[in-house]
Amino acid sequence: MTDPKDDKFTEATGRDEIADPAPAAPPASGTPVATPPSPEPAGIAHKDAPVASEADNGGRPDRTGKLARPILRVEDLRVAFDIRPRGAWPWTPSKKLHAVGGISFDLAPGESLGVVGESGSGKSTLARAIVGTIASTGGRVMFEGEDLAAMSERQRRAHRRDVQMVFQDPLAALNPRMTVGDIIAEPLVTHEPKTPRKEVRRRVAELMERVGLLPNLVNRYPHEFSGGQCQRIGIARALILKPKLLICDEPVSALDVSVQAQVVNLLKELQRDMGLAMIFIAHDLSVVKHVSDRIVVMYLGRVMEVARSKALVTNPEHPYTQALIASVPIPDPVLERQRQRPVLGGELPSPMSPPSGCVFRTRCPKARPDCAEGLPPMLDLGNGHRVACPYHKEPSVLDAARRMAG
Ligand SMILES: Nc1ncnc2c1ncn2[C@@H]1O[C@H](COP(=O)(O)OP(=O)(O)OP(=O)(O)O)[C@@H](O)[C@H]1O
Repeated sequence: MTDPKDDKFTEATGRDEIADPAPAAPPASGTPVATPPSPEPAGIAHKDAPVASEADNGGRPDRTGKLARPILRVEDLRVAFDIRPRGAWPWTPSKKLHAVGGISFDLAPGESLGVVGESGSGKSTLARAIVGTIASTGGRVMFEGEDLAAMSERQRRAHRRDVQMVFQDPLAALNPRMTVGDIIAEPLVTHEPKTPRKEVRRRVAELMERVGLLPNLVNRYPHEFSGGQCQRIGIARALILKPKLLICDEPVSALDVSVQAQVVNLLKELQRDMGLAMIFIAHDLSVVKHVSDRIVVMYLGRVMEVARSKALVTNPEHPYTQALIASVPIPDPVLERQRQRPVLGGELPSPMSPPSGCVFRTRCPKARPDCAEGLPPMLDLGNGHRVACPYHKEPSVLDAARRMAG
């Protein structure tokens, strides 16, 4: 298989094939199995070790030839929401919903990090905490070495310029009463009000062209554009301030499949050409792998696995990652019928009462009784590949059933 990031996302189907995860090999006799984690009380958030350090931030030197320092460091980040049942008395105590339960990772300048996971796994909450539109309830977000929570007003303004977002629903994200030109120019006019109008117009036209829109459409309104074109407008708006980090939250999931490929390829080109750091969030691994140097797999607010894209796609270690990969359809109907899939049964548990121990255990084919007792350690498999499962090398119940069946 070629490097997933080198492939062009195919426009014909919008998808491409991801190999079935290799069946887990039974441990050789005498092979030490990772020690089960020590029991911890249920409900304590997962304190992951940083999933990548400066040393494995992609291992790529920056433009000056030095190993890049992280532009973003997320340390044991937690976000909980207070939830009060509808119709409850004002004095009824609220409950906590743990949307992000202790996540850590680094991002190098110019690096592209994919974040995947089912709906409700906390991806958007993570993004909003990094941008600063919601407050964290624990841990830290460090941007260029500065703690977001401790930033002065001036630093916060700079942070709002340097970190921009592209949203899921392109039309809903654009003000219907503004022209495309004004929509794209707005962040520039707000942050740099002294910019001459001629210069604003020049930058808008340049960006429209860069994202594949005809500059002579500058006076049109959003409803006159297709979904894909609206997303291009959203991307141009996000780039006008020349941000250092672009966070794309499900940027193509609301688009037609044929258009998805064009937008994914555009983002990939822009990220590479502008040297942008990028966080690309999606529930679909087949999309994420095309734009990401590394991928973080999230489940119920926790990191299950992190690895370089190719390693994660060709050699997924966590049962959840294996199930995610197996859920990507193969375009060939014969191969699709033949392949065996790890089944991911049941629903995502409520983040208001997550399972004790490993949060994935209630749906995991490799779960053992002791998985309920403590948080799984984040095992380092080398080359920045980390997995939060001490039994990732064990055969699953499903593997055993298949062997018995024949
Ligand atoms: N403002 C909020 N108030 C209360 N709960 C929230 C809020 N925002 C998110 N949540 C809850 O936090 C959990 C994580 O939500 P989040 O949107 O971050 O997940 P996600 O992985 O991005 O899912 P999706 O792909 O559907 O957007 C969900 O249970 C969600 O209902």
